[in-house]
Amino acid sequence: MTDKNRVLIFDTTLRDGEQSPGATMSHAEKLEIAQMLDEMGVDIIEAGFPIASEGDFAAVSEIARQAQNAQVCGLARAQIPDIDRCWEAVKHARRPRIHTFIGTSPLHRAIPNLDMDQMAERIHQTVTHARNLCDNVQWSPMDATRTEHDYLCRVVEIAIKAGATTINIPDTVGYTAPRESADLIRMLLERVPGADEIIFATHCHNDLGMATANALAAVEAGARQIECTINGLGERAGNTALEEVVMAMRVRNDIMPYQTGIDTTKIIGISRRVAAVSGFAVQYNKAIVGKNAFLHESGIHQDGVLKNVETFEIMRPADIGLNETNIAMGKHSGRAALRAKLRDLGYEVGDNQLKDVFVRFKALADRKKEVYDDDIVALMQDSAANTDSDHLQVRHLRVVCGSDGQSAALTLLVGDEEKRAETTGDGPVDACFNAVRQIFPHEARLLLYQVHAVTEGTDAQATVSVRMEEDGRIVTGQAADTDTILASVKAYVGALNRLIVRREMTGPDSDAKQISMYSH
Ligand SMILES: CC(=O)SCCNC(=O)CCNC(=O)[C@H](O)C(C)(C)COP(=O)(O)OP(=O)(O)OC[C@H]1O[C@@H](n2cnc3c(N)ncnc32)[C@H](O)[C@@H]1OP(=O)(O)O
Ligand SMILES: CC(C)C(=O)C(=O)O
Repeated sequence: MTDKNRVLIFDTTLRDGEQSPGATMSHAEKLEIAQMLDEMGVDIIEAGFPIASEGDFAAVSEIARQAQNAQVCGLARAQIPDIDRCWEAVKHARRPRIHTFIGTSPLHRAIPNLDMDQMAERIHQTVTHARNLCDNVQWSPMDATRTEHDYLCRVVEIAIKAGATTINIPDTVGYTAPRESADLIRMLLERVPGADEIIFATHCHNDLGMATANALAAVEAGARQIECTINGLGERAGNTALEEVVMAMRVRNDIMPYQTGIDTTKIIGISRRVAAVSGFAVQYNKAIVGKNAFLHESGIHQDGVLKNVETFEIMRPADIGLNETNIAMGKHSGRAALRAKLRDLGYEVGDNQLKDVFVRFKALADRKKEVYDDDIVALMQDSAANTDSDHLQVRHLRVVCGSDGQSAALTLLVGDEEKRAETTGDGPVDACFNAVRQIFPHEARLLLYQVHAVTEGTDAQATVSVRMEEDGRIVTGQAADTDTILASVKAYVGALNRLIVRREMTGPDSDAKQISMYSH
């Protein structure tokens, strides 16, 4: 293995990942995720888009100050004020990077209304400006995979001559396929003067489900940086998933002899944390980090695994930080066992957090015969999503349901004041949501209401996800409880708490709102 085979991992969970509608993270959550990325060995953290809002600027600046090992990068349009603002945020980092971009395909050139020559000039000016501020500049021709090859070569050459040290080739709309992705990198390496002196990166979206394959194909052709996100979070169908490319290169190192600096045992912990703070649950059959990724249910598979685990497992759970333990958790378990179990499940908790989780764990154990690992994961996600400092908190709920109608009596703590409502509805959940609306009137539209049973059995916990939209802002809430109706109310109230924070961050007329468009 040589340095030539070292692939840099550029994580954009906090920038492109956060652009998923509803995935907005709080300032504290961003700092926490950045620290985890830094500790797991990510080479570059794209921490945000500093000109987008004061909140983004503050998060990028603080992450820049906090990162111990990773380079910290901010995104900037091909505009001088964006680049200056980006530099102001990242300059505190030990190793700052400015990432500037502009759409170069015919469709994207029309957006700022620049012809080919004007755009080429803009690229020259802005990359030169960025390079005068920082010696580590990344440039991206957005929608590169739909850009004419001659023009792509021309603008990449301009960016290299102006001082870009990394050229990222984005498949912005997830349009390419593996062979084409590789051919594009090969073509640029062959045709662009100076291409051998910079690093080519790949940034793939997953609209056709090929992001991981396209990224790996680009690496085989000579790209040495992969842009990716935890759990594949990102715009629309998401980005290349960090855990997928990293584990693919590790497990199939025989045919992909590349190395990364990632400590793969940290994968499951950060995956769960990102799922909790973004509100985007990981699908059960997701590669590497899905709940079923290492489960064997059918008899022939179980028989095979018992005889030789390699029959149906190409990697070990411990490789991604999932440790099998024989600690059975229940109402007689103490703090030491809970801490050990949490560590096995990928959670490192401090003493204060352990105290809080222990109280919730005991309350759950009192209500449930057996507390499974998945129950503890759900409990951790619930405590991350709903805290004692939230503006709205559920105090008391009584629901009557049955063939004679449904009604709810709900008490919420609103700031310092307890408020109560009694309502009816089309079903118990509807009655409860009507009660929340009566206590806390709002215009937010419910986009998604989803219930999952965490484990089997009638005493199983339910996890509920709620997604809501108000005035272009999309927020999510998540909660878990053995009482499905209570979990529903907590998830709904959790989404409203996030909405309250978003209203404070963006104000009623802010430019930073997310625009959601639905074709059906
Ligand atoms: C593929 C990607 O992921 S790109 C990154 C997407 N991320 C984001 O958009 C982050 C959040 N965005 C924002 O907060 C806002 O859009 C801001 C602050 C960046 C800009 O807000 P506004 O100034 O109000 O512009 P608005 O969003 O309405 O339109 C975008 C403007 O940027 C211009 N623009 C877009 N991309 C670029 C670029 N790469 N370089 C130069 N100009 C660009 C557009 O032409 C348009 O300007 P125009 O109206 O003069 O033609
Ligand atoms: C800004 C660029 C890299 C991007 O996110 C994309 O093209 O998808």
